[in-house]
Amino acid sequence: MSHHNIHIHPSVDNGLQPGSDSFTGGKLYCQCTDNKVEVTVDTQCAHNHVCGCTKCWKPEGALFSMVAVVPRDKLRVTANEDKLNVVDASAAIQRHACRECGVHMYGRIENTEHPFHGLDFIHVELSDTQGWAPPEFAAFVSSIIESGTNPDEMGAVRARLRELGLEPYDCLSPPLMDAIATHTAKAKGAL
Ligand SMILES: N[C@@H](CCC(=O)N[C@@H](CSCO)C(=O)NCC(=O)O)C(=O)O
Ligand SMILES: [Zn+2]
Ligand SMILES: [Zn+2]
Repeated sequence: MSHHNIHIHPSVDNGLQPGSDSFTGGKLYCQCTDNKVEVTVDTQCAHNHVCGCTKCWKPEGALFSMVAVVPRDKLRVTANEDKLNVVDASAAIQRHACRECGVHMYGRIENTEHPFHGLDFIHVELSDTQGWAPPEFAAFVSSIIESGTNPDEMGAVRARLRELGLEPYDCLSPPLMDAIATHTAKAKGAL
């Protein structure tokens, strides 16, 4: 398979757009034609990445989701909140999805012991404004096999990710894995 037939995600397939240093947020909308769920985010996002896991929402035809975090106090549901439903209440990240179109509007960590407690997960492609920080790496790459990607294609997928400047990892990036391990070590008293 040629690299260019690989649809990583529509927001990265034509190359990454740089973010704006003066960007201060925007609104996210679900894909319903009417009565869209609207989420207002009052800050730039951090740690944007493409994610191959089966739990993150992916647009039609994409192998990866694109997901970033913002502090939970910078995010509010500003319209049609009644359409939201938690997809899997037992997951660490509680993904609030539109019941009608299925789009995940934000993912929230309620467990106060979790290393990423205080951060909400968002898909900035749902915004109509430019300037969001672009993805920095590819996470959970091997997990795309769990959604049906042929394992024989993984070499080509990883090559395409590298070509786009998105270093592939099979979990999160080293700085994020270090942050998680540091949190765990402190909780155990090892640090
Ligand atoms: N192989 C599994 C991996 C699922 C997974 O662990 N996903 C990560 C990354 S999501 C955004 O980066 C995670 O932290 N999940 C916690 C959660 O989903 O609650 C699979 O593909 O399903
Ligand atoms: Zn919707
Ligand atoms: Zn994921």
